[in-house]
Amino acid sequence: MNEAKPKRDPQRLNRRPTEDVGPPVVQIRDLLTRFGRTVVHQDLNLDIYSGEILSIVGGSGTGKTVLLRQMLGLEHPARGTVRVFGEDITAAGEDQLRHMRNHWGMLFQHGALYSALTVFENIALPMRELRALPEEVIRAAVLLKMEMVGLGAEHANKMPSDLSGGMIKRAALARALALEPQLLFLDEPTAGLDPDLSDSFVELIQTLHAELKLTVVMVTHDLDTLFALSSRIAVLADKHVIAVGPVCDVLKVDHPFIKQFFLGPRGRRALEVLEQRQAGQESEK
Ligand SMILES: Nc1ncnc2c1ncn2[C@@H]1O[C@H](COP(=O)(O)OP(=O)(O)OP(=O)(O)O)[C@@H](O)[C@H]1O
Repeated sequence: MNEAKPKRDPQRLNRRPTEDVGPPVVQIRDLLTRFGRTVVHQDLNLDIYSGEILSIVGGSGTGKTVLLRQMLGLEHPARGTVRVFGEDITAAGEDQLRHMRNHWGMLFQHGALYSALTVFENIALPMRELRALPEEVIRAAVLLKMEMVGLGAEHANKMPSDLSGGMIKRAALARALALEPQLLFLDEPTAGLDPDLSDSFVELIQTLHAELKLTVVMVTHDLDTLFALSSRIAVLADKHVIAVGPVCDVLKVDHPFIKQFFLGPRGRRALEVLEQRQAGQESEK
C-alpha cells in the first residue's frame, strides 16, 4: 500500500500488479522536470507493466501531459531516466526514437487527424512512413483497422470534417493502431464525447486492450473512464507520484487531492457505477 508522504524508495512506490508480469514496459526513475525556475516533477518514479491500463491523474498543471510526452521522447527531463521496453529514451537519438515509436500508438486529445487527408490516408500515414509496405498491404491493413474500431469502409474516403466526434476518435484510434503497437498512449480519450459515445468508446478500448494484449498508458480527468478502464492508477501531486495501485488501494491514501478528486460528489457517483458494474459481473459468474 502506498502512502501519501514523499519517499525515496521507488520499489515501494511502484508495487507491481499481483500476478507476475515480467519487467516494466515503462520505467521512470528519479525524474526531474524544470521549466525555467518552475520544477514540475522531482524524484518522480513510476513503473508500468505489460498488459495493464495505467491511468495518470493529478490536478491541473501537475505535469501529466509533460510526463506522457517524456515517455514518447517528445520532451526530455532535466534529470532522471525514462526507459521504454528497456531502452533509455532520454538518451536516444532521433533515428532511434523514430524506430521505437513504431512500436507505440498515440491518441492525442487535440490534432487527432490531419484535416487535409481522408480517413483512409490518415490511417495509412504511419504505414506509408515506413516506406516498405506495398499499396495492397496498406489498403487491406487500413480497412482491417477501420473494422476493428467499428468504422465501416464507406467512411474511408470521407474528410475528418465530415465525421462526428465519436467517429473522429475511432479513426484516430485506428491510426494509433496502424503499426500494431504493443504500447498505446491515450491523452483524454473520451474528452469532448457525450456520455453515450464516451461509454461506447470505453467499451471499444476495453475490447481492443483484451484482444490485442496492449499495454495502455492513459491520462484522463473523466472518472467514469478512469474507473471503467484502469488496472492501476498513478496519482501525481507534490511533484511526484504520491500513490499508485488499483483504485481501491489509491482511495485509502490520505492526501487532500485524492479526497477531493475521488471522494467528492462526482467521484462517489462514478464509484457507485463501478461498484454496481462489479456486482453485476460477480452475479453473472
Ligand atoms: N514547454 C513548456 N514551457 C514552459 N512551461 C511548460 C511547458 N510545458 C508545460 N509547462 C508547464 O508545466 C506544467 C505542467 O504542464 P502539463 O501540461 O503537463 O500539466 P497537466 O497536468 O497535463 O495539466 P492539465 O490537467 O491542466 O492538462 C504547467 O505549469 C505548464 O505550464
